[in-house]
Amino acid sequence: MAPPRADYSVYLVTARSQVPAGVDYLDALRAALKGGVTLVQIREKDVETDEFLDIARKSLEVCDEFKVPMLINDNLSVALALAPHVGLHIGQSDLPVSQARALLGPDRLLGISVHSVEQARDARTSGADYAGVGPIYGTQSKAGIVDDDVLGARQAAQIIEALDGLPAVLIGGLNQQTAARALFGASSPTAAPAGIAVISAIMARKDTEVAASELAEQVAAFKASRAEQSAEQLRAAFGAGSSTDVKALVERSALLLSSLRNGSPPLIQTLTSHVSSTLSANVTLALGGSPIMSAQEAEADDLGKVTGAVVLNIGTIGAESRRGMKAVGSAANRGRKPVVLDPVGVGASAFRKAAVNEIMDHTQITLLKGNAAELSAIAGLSEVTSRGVDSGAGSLSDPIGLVSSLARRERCLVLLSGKTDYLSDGARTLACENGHALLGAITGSGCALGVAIATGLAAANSAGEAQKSTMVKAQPDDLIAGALMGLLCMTIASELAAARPEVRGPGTFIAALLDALAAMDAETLVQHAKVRLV
Ligand SMILES: Cc1ncc(COP(=O)(O)OP(=O)(O)O)c(N)n1
Ligand SMILES: Cc1ncsc1CCOP(=O)(O)O
Repeated sequence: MAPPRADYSVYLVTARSQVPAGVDYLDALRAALKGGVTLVQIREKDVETDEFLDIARKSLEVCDEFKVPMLINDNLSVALALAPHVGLHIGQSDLPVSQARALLGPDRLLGISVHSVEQARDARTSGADYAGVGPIYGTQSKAGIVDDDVLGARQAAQIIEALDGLPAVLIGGLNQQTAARALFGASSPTAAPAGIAVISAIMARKDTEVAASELAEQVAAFKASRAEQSAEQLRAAFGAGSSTDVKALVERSALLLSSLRNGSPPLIQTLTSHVSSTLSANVTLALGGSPIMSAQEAEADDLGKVTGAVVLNIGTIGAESRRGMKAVGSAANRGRKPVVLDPVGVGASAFRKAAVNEIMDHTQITLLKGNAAELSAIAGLSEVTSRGVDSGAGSLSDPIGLVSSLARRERCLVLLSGKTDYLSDGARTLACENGHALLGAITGSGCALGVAIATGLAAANSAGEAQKSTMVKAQPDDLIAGALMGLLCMTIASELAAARPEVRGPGTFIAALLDALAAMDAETLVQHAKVRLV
């Protein structure tokens, strides 16, 4: 006999201490199973073996009623004292998996906690049936977890790939608000979580059955969306489109500009520095978008329902806007709206690095934009240093390699801004030679480029054919064309503005730049674009 084939979709880990007053633990367990829990682990941290065994026996009767497999947390002797279909979950500091497997025999379900790629590689051949991957987010249900332990969905995706087919269950801070984001964020074209494990999202609720059924619904929707996509579609869904016809992509971006001019203006929610706020709002307006500069956590949900795209720019980030960025990023992901991240000066301080990591752990970014120093810092290179919010000494030896590998790692578009701008979706990289040096002479032009790109992505998201299961609605080719639209509008407008006879320096240039942006049309964009595939 082999271990029971488990359904890891909604894995309940129990905690009697979290059951609300007035609710009986066994009734709660029954309700959770009714709601759709597919696997149960009995976790008792502060009881003697006798009491553990007693509660496990009673729990097993309920699980057996629903024909749902049950496991014991950590305590091998309790698992062995129960019926032969009861399994065991152990952690990295418990007995080795191979030893547990030898003592349990081949037929009981055995799970191991995994926190790193290295542990995942070991788990593959250890004899475990599945891995619990976490903590994905912060949690109060397990003592001793500190910020540094939190993996985030992006690291979880790397761990799941390293598990190489061993089923993975996400755990830690998962609930009705975070589960979908974690499931999609921890997926890659070739690997995905088998389910979620939760304590508080079910145990601490009075309406246990509803809580479990809400989670079951989210996991089922996630699984259905993956099943209905072919491998090719999945690759595309992570940003790698198919067209390498640069002329067609430029023409597509010009068409998006026309649709933007002729449709109703998309709301571009911009969380940006107070230095660049006015210029960014004016650039949005000139392109045909409608700016809203709100960083308020309290209105993130309401605005998320009506925004076309979001810009998270950390230029002058503080405690309040940091919370706002988390909430706005989540709302955008839920509504499948594009998110542009502008990690201004990320290499300059540990505070900025932590803020960017936090955003990228909680939000699936659509486009990451940065200069050489910013993208180097995010990629973990030290070729270019930061000088405040600008690039300092050094140069990139392989800008194309940097943008394409970052795009693949983060599953988003990446734009490296500089004398030549590089735009990559991981499969294709475009080099754009447009732009005028006066852009570097005015403050906030880089931030304004971020909102121009967000406006292009918003146009792509509403023009593109809706996809069912990705983090945005636009098709990948539309998405890269939308980003190109914003980039070309800004850089070509800067060339046209600088050539105006009345422009004598940065002051007159700002006015001419806004005029040129407002006058930009599809024909001008196609005529002036200097884009090549590299
Ligand atoms: C499904 C699942 N994944 C991970 C854990 C954590 O187990 P462990 O690391 O042993 O920590 P404790 O639960 O013993 O505190 C789990 N229990 N279940
Ligand atoms: C046991 C455990 N292991 C890692 S996180 C965690 C607790 C999960 O609890 P919750 O679902 O309430 O965050």
